[in-house]
Amino acid sequence: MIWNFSKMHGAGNDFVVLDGVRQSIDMTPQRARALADRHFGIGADQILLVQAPHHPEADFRYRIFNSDGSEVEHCGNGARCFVQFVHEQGLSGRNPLRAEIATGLLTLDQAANGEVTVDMGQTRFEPADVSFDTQGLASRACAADTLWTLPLPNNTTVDLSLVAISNPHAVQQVADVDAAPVGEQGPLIESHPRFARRVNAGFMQIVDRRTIRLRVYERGAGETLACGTGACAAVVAGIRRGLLDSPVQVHTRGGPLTISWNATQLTMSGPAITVFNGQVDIDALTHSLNLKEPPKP
Ligand SMILES: N[C@H](CCC[C@H](N)C(=O)O)C(=O)O
Repeated sequence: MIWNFSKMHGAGNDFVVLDGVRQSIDMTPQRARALADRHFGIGADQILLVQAPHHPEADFRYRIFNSDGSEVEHCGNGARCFVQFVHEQGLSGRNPLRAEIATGLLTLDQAANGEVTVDMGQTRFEPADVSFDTQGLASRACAADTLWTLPLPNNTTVDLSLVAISNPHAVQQVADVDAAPVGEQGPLIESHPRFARRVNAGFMQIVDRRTIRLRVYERGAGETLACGTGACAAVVAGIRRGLLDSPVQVHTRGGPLTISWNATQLTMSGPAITVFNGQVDIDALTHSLNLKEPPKP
């Protein structure tokens, strides 16, 4: 079966975007893994599938699959690429657009220069909102925020802010993101048993009250060059800790994002770039990936 796709990125967080409106796309975790594979497939951090909406007020629905095949609730950089895709592919000329994601509706507005501003929806801060088991854990207030002290299997502990942007985030403050142990600590936090749905692990360096640097070890994808919901989670955590003032420039390894939060509305602005369009034989791709040796335990 041949699928048309667009290869896109938002600040270096890259996607395969599929039109599930004009073509019949039956997505499975295995197919998502095959598309995302950087050797056997096209290569991407996430797969976005654009479909006709269920919600009467939405223009389109889009579903998000991490490169490990897991389907998730929200993708900030993906939201911007979704708008660019819909406009570029002639699916709709409407602007702003209303997008339906797993947890509700987003409003997305593309400016004449191509930059997209997204109303990112609700933010929540309770451990239950990120499916975090706090039993027996120490915590302390930090201004309006709560920091949870989580022991890790490598005999270190981290102080985490918990933020749900529909998807779950655990944010820690570090002195220098370039020196932060993202490769070692990221997986230990991402798959920690206390996070029942796993978690996106953010490492935030505060530069000044309006500027941070950020790296994120993403749930189901590993470290990405940028994470839109991660940028939102870090800014919200920093504001709640009394360390940041909205709006905040978030410098990621893939480029800058601008995040505003006034405790009721959370918006993110940034780029959405189409790299190329193509066609893929999904059955041939999935078959060739099956020949790959399984990862060593
Ligand atoms: N890895 C995330 C999904 C993609 C989010 C990220 N790429 C963004 O731009 O928000 C999760 O499992 O919740």
